[in-house]
Amino acid sequence: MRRRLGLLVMAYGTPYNEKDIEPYFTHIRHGRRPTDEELQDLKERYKAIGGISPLAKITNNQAEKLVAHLNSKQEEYEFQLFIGLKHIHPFIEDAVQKMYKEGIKEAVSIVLAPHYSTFSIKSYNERAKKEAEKLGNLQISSVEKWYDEPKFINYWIDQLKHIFQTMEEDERKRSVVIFSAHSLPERILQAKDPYPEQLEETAKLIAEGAGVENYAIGWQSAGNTPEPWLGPDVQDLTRDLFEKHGYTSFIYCPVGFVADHLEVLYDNDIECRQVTDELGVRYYRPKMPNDDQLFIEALADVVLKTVKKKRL
Ligand SMILES: CC1=C(CCC(=O)O)c2cc3nc(cc4[nH]c(cc5[nH]c(cc1n2)c(C)c5CCC(=O)O)c(CCC(=O)O)c4C)C(CCC(=O)O)=C3C
Ligand SMILES: [Fe+2]
Repeated sequence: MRRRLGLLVMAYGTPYNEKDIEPYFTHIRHGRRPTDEELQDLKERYKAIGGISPLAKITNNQAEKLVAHLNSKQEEYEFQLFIGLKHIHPFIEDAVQKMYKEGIKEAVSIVLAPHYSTFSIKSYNERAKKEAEKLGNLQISSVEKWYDEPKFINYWIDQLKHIFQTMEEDERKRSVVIFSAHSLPERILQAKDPYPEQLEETAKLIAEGAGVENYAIGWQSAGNTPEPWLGPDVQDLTRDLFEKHGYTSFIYCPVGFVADHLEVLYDNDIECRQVTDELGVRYYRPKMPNDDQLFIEALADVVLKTVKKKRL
């Protein structure tokens, strides 16, 4: 008999249709409604990537492939999947309640974001655990981070090698890779948040593995608030690298994300591309992990490691 374990897969969430954009944005803002102008701006960005984001479907595919892979890879446990989202239904709390109702006593949780921050992974895990404690008799063991998981790193190494293979030697020498993640308010640094260091480590491991000669780290998609956010922003960084080094090809690796969604399809593919077009240099953006097999295996590896470590 296999032991039944809950598998709580958590992700950011995205509006399912245009009407969802306002409550979704309000939720991101902790209940403060955005101004009409801010809302319009967001609606236009979704329009620019085709109306709605492909993220909802990708998150489901990732989660379903992960649970199928986990159940075929070993025979000790039967994982049962629950999806919980941060900013839209099914919310994290909904998923935990569902686990409870289905009689799950032990579960592993994983966030579909590689780098640990109080703003990201920590807040997801806290919400899940708080709900579980409220209900009682449900233990959730969380994967805390997986920014250096070997198959995750290998996924990006493969993508970069693939791009380098399409280049002549001269173009490769004059190219630069920009590794990025979602910017966060600078005040995370005072709390010794490991987020920036983990991004650096991800970048270093990928760069070494793919034989990257030139790379830089940048931040993207910063919020529009008065407080300072982590920089340099990827657009400014692009101009700066061009001026200082004259690179002719820019390869954007938004390794802080794992799917095709607004932050990549708009902030990289439209906004960064505007800058490279203006500078007359080449734009590359490797494909995102989505439900790629190697990436799913990376997630499965880290889930099973957590199961062993917590002796579930
Ligand atoms: C750390 C982090 C991740 C990565 C880790 C993780 O995945 O958890 C992430 C991912 C994502 N963020 C996303 C979408 C948005 N994030 C916003 C705004 C914000 N994100 C923040 C943080 C993060 N966000 C913060 C601190 C704000 C500012 C809040 C404020 O205003 O004070 C806004 C509001 C408008 C704007 O500012 O763009 C939107 C629409 C989508 C879905 C895209 C789609 O639908 O395809 C995804 C995957
Ligand atoms: Fe966000």
